[in-house]
Amino acid sequence: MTEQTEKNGMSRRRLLGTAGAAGAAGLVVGGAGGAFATQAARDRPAPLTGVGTRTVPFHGKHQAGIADPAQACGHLLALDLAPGADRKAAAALLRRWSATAADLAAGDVPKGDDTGVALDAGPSSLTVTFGFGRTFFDRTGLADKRPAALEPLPSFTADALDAKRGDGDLWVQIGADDPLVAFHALRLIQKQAGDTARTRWQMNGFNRTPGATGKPMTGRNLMGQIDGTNNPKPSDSDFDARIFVPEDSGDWMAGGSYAVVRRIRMLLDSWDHLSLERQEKVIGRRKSDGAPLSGGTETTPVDLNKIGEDGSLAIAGDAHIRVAAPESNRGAAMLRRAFSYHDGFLDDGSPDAGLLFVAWQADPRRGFVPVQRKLDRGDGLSRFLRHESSALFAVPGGCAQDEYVGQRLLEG
Ligand SMILES: C=CC1=C(C)c2cc3[nH]c(cc4nc(cc5[nH]c(cc1n2)c(C)c5CCC(=O)O)C(CCC(=O)O)=C4C)c(C)c3C=C
Ligand SMILES: [Fe+2]
Repeated sequence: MTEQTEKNGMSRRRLLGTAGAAGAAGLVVGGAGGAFATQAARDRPAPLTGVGTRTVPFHGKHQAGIADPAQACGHLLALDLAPGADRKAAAALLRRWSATAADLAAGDVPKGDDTGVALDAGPSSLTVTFGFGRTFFDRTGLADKRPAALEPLPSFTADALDAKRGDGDLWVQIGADDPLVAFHALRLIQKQAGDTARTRWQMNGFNRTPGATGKPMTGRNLMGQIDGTNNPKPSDSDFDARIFVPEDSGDWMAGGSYAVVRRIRMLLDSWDHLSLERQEKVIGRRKSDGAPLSGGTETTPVDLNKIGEDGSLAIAGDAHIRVAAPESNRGAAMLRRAFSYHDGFLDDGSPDAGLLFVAWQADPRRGFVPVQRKLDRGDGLSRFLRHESSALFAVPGGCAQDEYVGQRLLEG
């Protein structure tokens, strides 16, 4: 997991943020102006919580926003290259985006940013993650570099996909624990796309705010379930092998990962009509604390063979966690790092709400695809879900300070 740092009280990060903010406001930072800004920062009261001061480094062997905890606010954005935008233009865009993302993640104000949107806030665990869709490679003359793992996802019987909200040449995932910080990053990324790329679709999501619960715990989704318990953990010995393309693979995707993005609407009105007992049977876990129905607490390993007092399987044959488990899918696994969404109401009055499901894996043909195939056939939860959009992106490895994301592809 990427290291998260928190700097308390009058931290360096806050000072950086303040100095940068002054710069953005057109003040002269340096000399007397710089001293003034620093003094003003010192005079400010300490923040109420550390949420705003947390940083996730942009640079590293993997991109940020994959193995890091999902933040409270998320924006997912796909763009298509504008007609005539070539490989050189794409490289310049990735260079601009990487520089901006690095500045924002560090709590600095990017050069030329006069928006003022997040002047008062710290970096708030901001991450910006970049990926390439299938079509990117044809448009930039790089078809021979397109990874086999980027082959189109198969269709599933439960799909009700809206093509306008799927796929895309480029993908950006933004996460932050503050909505204005997340919006600020989104705004700059969109502005910097300039004439090179146009937004194809955008989705906005959220998770629980850090500190909202009495103790740190796995988040809940909009069905009320604790969701994320049995995710691969960075401390697992096979975590890297499952989630990242091997660093010694020798190709431009070394250290990268593949993101499957699905907008999955929850049929909440139908779900809410189920009794608590039925809801728990559909998932295979208790709603209150996430404990598996085979017994124990949230983190107790699931016993798929356990027979209950009534002589039937404690975790039903079509329970979501049975059908999705690696044991039922020849070891296939993925890291689920989702955001909830709520986009108002549909014509029939039902909530347009659900999950922006983002699954990370070293190869979707050994992660999402076999698991979703199995879920499509026999998951009790699927009656309450609609997969409304779908996309797959190749997300390159991270970059060093003097590099930009995707450089090995675009200049290799
Ligand atoms: C193709 C993969 C998956 C899709 C699509 C999916 C959708 C989805 N899941 C929930 C709620 C829960 N899922 C849980 C566990 C779980 N889900 C998947 C895969 C997909 N889910 C896996 C691989 C697992 C882990 C299985 C295991 O090994 O035990 C859980 C239980 C808690 C947990 O472990 O996270 C819940 C709850 C929803 C609501 C949803 C679509 C909207
Ligand atoms: Fe699931």
